[in-house]
Amino acid sequence: MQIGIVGAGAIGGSIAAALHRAGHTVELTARGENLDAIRRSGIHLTGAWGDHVADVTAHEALTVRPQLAFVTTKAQDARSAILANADVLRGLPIVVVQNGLESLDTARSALPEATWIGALALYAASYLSPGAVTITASGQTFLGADHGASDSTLTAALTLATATLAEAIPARAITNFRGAQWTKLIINQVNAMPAITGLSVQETISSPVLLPIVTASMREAVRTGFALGTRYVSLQGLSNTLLRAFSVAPITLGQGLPRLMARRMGDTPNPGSTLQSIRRGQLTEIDYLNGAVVAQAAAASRSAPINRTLVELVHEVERAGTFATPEHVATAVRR
Ligand SMILES: NC(=O)C1=CN([C@@H]2O[C@H](COP(=O)(O)OP(=O)(O)OC[C@H]3O[C@@H](n4cnc5c(N)ncnc54)[C@H](OP(=O)(O)O)[C@@H]3O)[C@@H](O)[C@H]2O)C=CC1
Ligand SMILES: CC(C)(CO)C(=O)C(=O)O
Repeated sequence: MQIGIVGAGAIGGSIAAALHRAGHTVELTARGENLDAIRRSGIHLTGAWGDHVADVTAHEALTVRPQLAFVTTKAQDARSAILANADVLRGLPIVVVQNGLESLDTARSALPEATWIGALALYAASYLSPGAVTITASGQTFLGADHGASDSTLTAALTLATATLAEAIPARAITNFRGAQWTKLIINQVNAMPAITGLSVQETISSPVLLPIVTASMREAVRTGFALGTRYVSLQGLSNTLLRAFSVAPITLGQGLPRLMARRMGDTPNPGSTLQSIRRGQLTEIDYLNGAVVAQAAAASRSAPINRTLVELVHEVERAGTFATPEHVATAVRR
C-alpha cells in the first residue's frame, strides 16, 4: 500500500521504517539535514523493534497521493503541517499520532475533508540523528475516533488504519478514545520533569526530590479528569479503578504509580518526547500536556497549581536554554 507520513521525527520515522519493513511503499515529509540524510540512506531504525534500514522517499511535502496517511508532528505544528499537505491529503483516511487532548479537533479544523483517526503511541522512540530513530521501549499504539466510529466511512478508515499498522507494530483499536487520551495525558505527566532537569524519565522518577512532585502533579491531573466525568481506560497497567484509588491516596503511597510507569520503560534511558525538543533547541509541546491539565481544570472551575508551575518551568528552560536542579524545581513548586 502507498503510505504518506507527515513529520519524520521519532514517531514518524519509526512508523515509516516499520511500515516499510512490512512491505509498504512509504513517502514522508522531512526538512533540512534530516531530509538530506533520509534521501541519502533511508531511515535507520534500531532498538526494541530490531534493526531495519528503510528505503523510503522523502520530500518537503508529500508528492504522491497515498491510500493511508499519518500526521506525526508535535501538537503545535500539526495545523501548519496538515495545511502544507492539504492538496494531497484531501479526502483520505488519515491517522494523527499525537499526545494531548486536541489532536482530532486540530486536524479536523485544518482539513475537514478527510476521515481523521486518532492514535496514541505507548511506545517510546528517540530521534538519534538525521535519518536515525530508536525504540527505547516497546508498547501498543491505540487507534480510535472521538465521536465513536459511528458512520461507515469512519469505521472503514479505522479498520484500514488499525489493520495496516498492526502488520508493522503492536496496534489495536479502542472504543473510548477520549478516555484513552486522558489516560495517556496522565502517563505524559512523566514528560515535564526530564524537560526541566535534562534527566531521563527513569532518573527523575528515582529522585527522592522529584518523585513526590511528579506524583502530586499526576494526582492533580487524574482528579481534574474525574471532575470532568472522564472514564479512564485500561492501558499500560493503568485503569479507571486504579486511577480512582490513586486520586485519593496519600502521595507516599501514590508514588508507586510513576515508579510502575518508569519500570515499564525498562533500563534504556528514555528522555521523553518533550526533553527531545529541548535538546534540539525547539519549542516543546508542554502547553498541550501539563498545560491541557491547567486548561481543563479551569473548565471544571478548579485549579491545577503544580501543573501550572511545571509548564512555567519548562517554558523557562525553553527561553534560557539551561536546565534546573531538582532543588530549584522543589522550591518553585512550594512557592
Ligand atoms: N517520541 C515518543 O516516544 C513519543 C511521542 N509521542 C507523540 O507523538 C507526536 C510526535 O512526537 P515525536 O515524533 O517525538 O516528535 P519529533 O519532534 O521527534 O518529530 C516531529 C517531526 O515533525 C516535523 N515537523 C515539525 N513541523 C512540521 C511541519 N510544519 N511540517 C512537516 N513536518 C513538521 C519535525 O521536523 P523538524 O525537526 O524539521 O522541525 C519533526 O521531524 C507528539 O505528539 C508526541 O507527543 C507519543 C508517544 C511517544
Ligand atoms: C509514553 C512516553 C512518555 C514515551 O516516551 C511519551 O508519550 C512521550 O515521550 O511523549
